[in-house]
Amino acid sequence: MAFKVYVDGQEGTTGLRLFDYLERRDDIELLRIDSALRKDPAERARLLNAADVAFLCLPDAASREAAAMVDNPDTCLIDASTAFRVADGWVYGLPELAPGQREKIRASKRIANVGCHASAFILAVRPLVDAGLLPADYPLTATSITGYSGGGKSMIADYDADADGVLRAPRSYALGLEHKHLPEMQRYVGLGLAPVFVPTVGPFLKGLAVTVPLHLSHLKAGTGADDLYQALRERYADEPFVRVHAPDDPANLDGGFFDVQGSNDTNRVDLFLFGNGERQCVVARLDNLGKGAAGAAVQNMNVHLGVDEATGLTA
Ligand SMILES: NC(=O)C1=CN([C@@H]2O[C@H](COP(=O)(O)OP(=O)(O)OC[C@H]3O[C@@H](n4cnc5c(N)ncnc54)[C@H](OP(=O)(O)O)[C@@H]3O)[C@@H](O)[C@H]2O)C=CC1
Ligand SMILES: CC(=O)N[C@@H](CCC(=O)OP(=O)(O)O)C(=O)O
Repeated sequence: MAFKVYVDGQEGTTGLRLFDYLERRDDIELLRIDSALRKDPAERARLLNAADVAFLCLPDAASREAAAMVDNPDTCLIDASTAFRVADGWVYGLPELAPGQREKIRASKRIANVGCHASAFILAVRPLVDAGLLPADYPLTATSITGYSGGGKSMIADYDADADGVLRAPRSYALGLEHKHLPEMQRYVGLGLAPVFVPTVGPFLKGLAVTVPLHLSHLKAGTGADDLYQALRERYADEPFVRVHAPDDPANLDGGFFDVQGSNDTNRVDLFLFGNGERQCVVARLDNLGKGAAGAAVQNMNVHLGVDEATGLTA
């Protein structure tokens, strides 16, 4: 029998991408809301409670509202917003976070899908802390470059309407240094200090790369670039959606430049190390609409339902 799946926010950027993934599957029966009723609380509540899995692809406030509408104990919610990522009673939807995370996702009916910048940051940094190479009280900084689909329908409309090319230059934002992903970054790496995090949005649809600079002299005594590489490799050796690239691979750069769009249309995270004997940076690259949003949501659903985790996804 097919699993009943509902997407609340089916006409948004993440919702549409989820539909692309789900429509192709024959183990899923999609419950669709009439477009004219897509903000009708009674109709949304009916479909939310009829679903085995309901995805919330909504702004934070609407996600909170939707979660409060669910009284069917068998409905599993997978929320794409920031509302519940560090909330009690919710499991963080990053299967690769640490050993045991898949079991938590399988057992919980409340799964908070990752933030796009946050998931890249966490996957780059957490293994280095777990291996004892990076002290948890290191004052980390991180930058991110992202495509404009990360800003949802309204930002996509702004770029589509940019006939004069005003938005052609990259734009840094969240310069109050309080980006909404900081709590999950700090919590799920186990950092003493929130990172100083500066994201930049560029004039391309999708693709994201977080860069985390490190001074080797401030890591565990004697740590070299190869130790960082080995820690990442060992941690992700059996992960189908994480690829750790050898530091000396010439394919990592194209004429000296990094391709932020190189993981697009996959559910993969690519990890790289660049630098020298004194300073290194770890770079994590993903498709913000794939592993950063809809792909991750499908992966979480697969893990929760106990079907092959890679079903419908491209590594
Ligand atoms: N885009 C991305 O890369 C990522 C997004 N996210 C998160 O996913 C969530 C969705 O983002 P995104 O798809 O980009 O946003 P969009 O703005 O593209 O889509 C949001 C959708 O929610 C609908 N909506 C708003 N309020 C309600 C309501 N009260 N009831 C029902 N539907 C409602 C909107 O309706 P309408 O069609 O009328 O506008 C719209 O279709 C957000 O919380 C976002 O932060 C997470 C990771 C990455
Ligand atoms: C370009 C842009 O604005 N990107 C969004 C990130 C999108 C995202 O990850 O949203 P969630 O936090 O809901 O996961 C931002 O940085 O706020």
